[in-house]
Amino acid sequence: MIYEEDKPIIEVKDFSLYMNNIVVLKSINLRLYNNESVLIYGERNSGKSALLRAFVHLNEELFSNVYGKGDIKYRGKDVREQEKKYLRSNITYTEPQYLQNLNFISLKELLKVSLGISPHALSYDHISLLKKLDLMNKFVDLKSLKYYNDLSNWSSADKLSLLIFISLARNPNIFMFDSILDHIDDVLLKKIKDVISDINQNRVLIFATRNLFRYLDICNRIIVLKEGKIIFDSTPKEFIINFKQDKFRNL
Ligand SMILES: Nc1ncnc2c1ncn2[C@@H]1O[C@H](COP(=O)(O)OP(=O)(O)OP(=O)(O)O)[C@@H](O)[C@H]1O
Repeated sequence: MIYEEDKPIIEVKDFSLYMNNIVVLKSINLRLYNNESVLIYGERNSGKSALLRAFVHLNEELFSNVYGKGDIKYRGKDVREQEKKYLRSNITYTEPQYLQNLNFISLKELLKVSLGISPHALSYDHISLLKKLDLMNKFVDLKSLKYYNDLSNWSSADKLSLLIFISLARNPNIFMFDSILDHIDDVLLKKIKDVISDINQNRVLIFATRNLFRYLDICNRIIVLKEGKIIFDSTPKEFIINFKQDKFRNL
């Protein structure tokens, strides 16, 4: 099927999510289009992660007693009806917990599981991405890779860059970064922003955060969640006007 490009890539219709019989997302309506860079902003527990995980049908896997009502469609088809492997290769979700997970996997295994390749099979594009993320020194001497039995001795910054590399190298249609860039220094943030901004057309970028101002420069749309509801959805310019008028005093 050829998908018409002016149609939403993600379409959420009247979607509510319940966990342990508590409603955590309330009647969400949302359309995401190609080439949007979307900031999802909200205080702790506002539902940012729950919403992004719902796009890849992940809440049900992580938690018990999860129930969704309403629709979430990826390219016109309900995400619950799509093969998970297909869905998750087209929509990548990266969250801080994955940094912990890197302590229990070797680099070789990680490349195999996430990209289906061995360290010796990195392509030219992979290598140029690794260079941009200052990771190439870790890969230069392929023999030394055997020492990376696990990645626990890597710095947090290098682990994060590696996660970004994996996410970008998978070349999905939708990138979802959940709070992942919130705690890094400005130099690395700038480097990662430059690499992310370089991604070609036909993609959607989503950043979920409690750190609004870190991302304003790379987003063209801001969605504010509060207690599981969307309370704002417009441009950064509109957001600043509302912000100045103290409309978000209670956030
Ligand atoms: N397993 C669970 N059972 C019941 N409620 C849960 C469960 N996991 C999360 N919640 C609730 O779902 C709501 C949304 O949580 P979520 O993690 O999506 O918020 P968030 O905005 O991403 O928060 P943070 O900024 O802290 O990451 C919260 O009220 C949280 O307490």
